Amino acid sequence: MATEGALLSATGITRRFGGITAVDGVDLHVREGEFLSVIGPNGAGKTTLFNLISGQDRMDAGRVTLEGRDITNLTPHRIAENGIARTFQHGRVFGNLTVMDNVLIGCHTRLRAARSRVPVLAPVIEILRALIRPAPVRAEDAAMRAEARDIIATFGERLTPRIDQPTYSLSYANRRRVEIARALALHPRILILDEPTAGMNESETAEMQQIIGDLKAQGRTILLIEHKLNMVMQLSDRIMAMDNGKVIAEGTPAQVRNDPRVIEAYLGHSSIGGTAPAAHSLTEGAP
Ligand SMILES: Nc1ncnc2c1ncn2[C@@H]1O[C@H](COP(=O)(O)OP(=O)(O)OP(=O)(O)O)[C@@H](O)[C@H]1O
Repeated sequence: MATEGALLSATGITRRFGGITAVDGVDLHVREGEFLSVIGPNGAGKTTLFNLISGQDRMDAGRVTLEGRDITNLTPHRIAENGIARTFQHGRVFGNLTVMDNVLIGCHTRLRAARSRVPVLAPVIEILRALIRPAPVRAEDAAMRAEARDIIATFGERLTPRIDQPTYSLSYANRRRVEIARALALHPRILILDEPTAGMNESETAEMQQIIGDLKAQGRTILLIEHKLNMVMQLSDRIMAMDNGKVIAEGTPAQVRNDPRVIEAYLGHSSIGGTAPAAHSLTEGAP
């Protein structure tokens, strides 16, 4: 894909771990409103690539820009403030905080990012706001809580009845939902989802696919890693397939599904992920 007009551009991304080149000169470009999925067998380098883009890991070579701004190797926090929100393969929430407070963290991060555009005054304003809590601050807090409640309601009755419960008491699937809710509270320019249905059963997966489909329909820009290929084929505008740290194919779902290099990559690995379909089902589930 041409880099022109890309919202996110990553070029020449490389990460080595000792003798392994986990990500080897990968280019990735995402347009505003696009839904791009990254697939590949276990160990292909997908999560490492996302970790490099979102600042969880530092690249050995390469450059990442968001709307033309260089965000290469910034801290995860700074990258989130720049508008990239992500969820993690094994889910990460603040277990001792309630569902509401987890989501409010996303709202606060967004507001802090907006205020820090006045860098000298930002810390002073924060302290004054916390100490005095004038009426506008109280109104802002109320608005934020209302917004968090709306985001939580995206997940139907899964989270709303548990809004004041600590997230450690929730099921695994619900903790994954909270993670997505927190990411949405950032109002991200790009939402990165790393195996959002891992560990979910069939009906939970279908429900999550529906929610992700709704997010796509809202025009959001989404980057997805997912082993459930039927879901990938149905949701994606474009798919990038990786193997051994390299991009081996890229195109529409129909193009990637029939690409012999992709079929070969899946057939050549003894494992393609606990929940992934067999390689032959690459040809199933046409959008
Ligand atoms: N912190 C690390 N230290 C050493 N090697 C690592 C590290 N992280 C990843 N690797 C290696 O890099 C390669 C790519 O791993 P990565 O987790 O990115 O693959 P993946 O495509 O996301 O796989 P999966 O689908 O199983 O999550 C693998 O060989 C992995 O063992």
